[in-house]
Amino acid sequence: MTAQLNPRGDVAVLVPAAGAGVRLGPGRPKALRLLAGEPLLVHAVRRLAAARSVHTIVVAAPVAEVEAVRELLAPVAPVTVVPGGAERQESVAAALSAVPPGPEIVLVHDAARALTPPDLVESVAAAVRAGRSAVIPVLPVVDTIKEVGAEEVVLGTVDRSALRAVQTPQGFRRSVLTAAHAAAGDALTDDAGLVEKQGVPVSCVPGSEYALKITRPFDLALAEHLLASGA
Ligand SMILES: Nc1ccn([C@@H]2O[C@H](COP(=O)(O)OP(=O)(O)OP(=O)(O)O)[C@@H](O)[C@H]2O)c(=O)n1
Ligand SMILES: C[C@](O)(CO)[C@H](O)COP(=O)(O)O
Repeated sequence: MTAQLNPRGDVAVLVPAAGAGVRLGPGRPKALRLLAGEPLLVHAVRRLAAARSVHTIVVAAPVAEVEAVRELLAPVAPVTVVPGGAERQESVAAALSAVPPGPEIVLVHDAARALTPPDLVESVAAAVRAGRSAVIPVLPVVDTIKEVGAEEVVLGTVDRSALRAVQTPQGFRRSVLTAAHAAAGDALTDDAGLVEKQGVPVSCVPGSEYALKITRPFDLALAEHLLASGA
């Protein structure tokens, strides 16, 4: 049976957490690495469970860690845990297939964005509830962007005014995400990209600096600092 949080909520959140974390360096699967003494996944799920619209959370865990992740999350929130896949897209598809009837809004959220505030979850869900088919949180690009060619020689400067850095949670009408995954070809790491391929418009809402993806060692150190300073 699928575990529920708020029975009146209309949102299911899928949490792909089956990645290795190669860019973070050797160690346990990234979602299980510690941030201020607790696994990244625990931080992420705790914040999702604090969002009042969330009805269901489904985590896609590394295959060898499914039972361990169930035990880890049991005291944090009622969560369903399924085995993930070799690619993020497969992990999301596995989690999507475990969502029970009911929630018509589905969010996909990286376990690696461990400090994402519950308010961001609510703002993405609200935009879908208001009628958008697909919604992504974004931040403006702050650095000058160069296009380079062979041997890292600059070809030109890119106009960044229309560029956005994309975060999660990404929100979808359930039927839209289900259709996009059913039609998916080559694996993409971004669910909005699958939806775009179906010709569905994707809308942006303001993201959050706290929703940074812990990808490299510097990100983990930054997250430690943010938590220590009250995030
Ligand atoms: N086969 C995979 C690959 C990734 N993910 C999840 O997708 C999210 C975003 O992926 P990323 O942060 O890029 O994680 P990794 O793929 O683990 O990172 P790396 O490429 O450095 O190994 C993470 O929560 C990760 O656990 C997943 O569930 N299944
Ligand atoms: C959806 C996503 O978080 C967009 O930033 C995605 O998971 C990024 O993964 P990547 O492997 O770092 O491109």
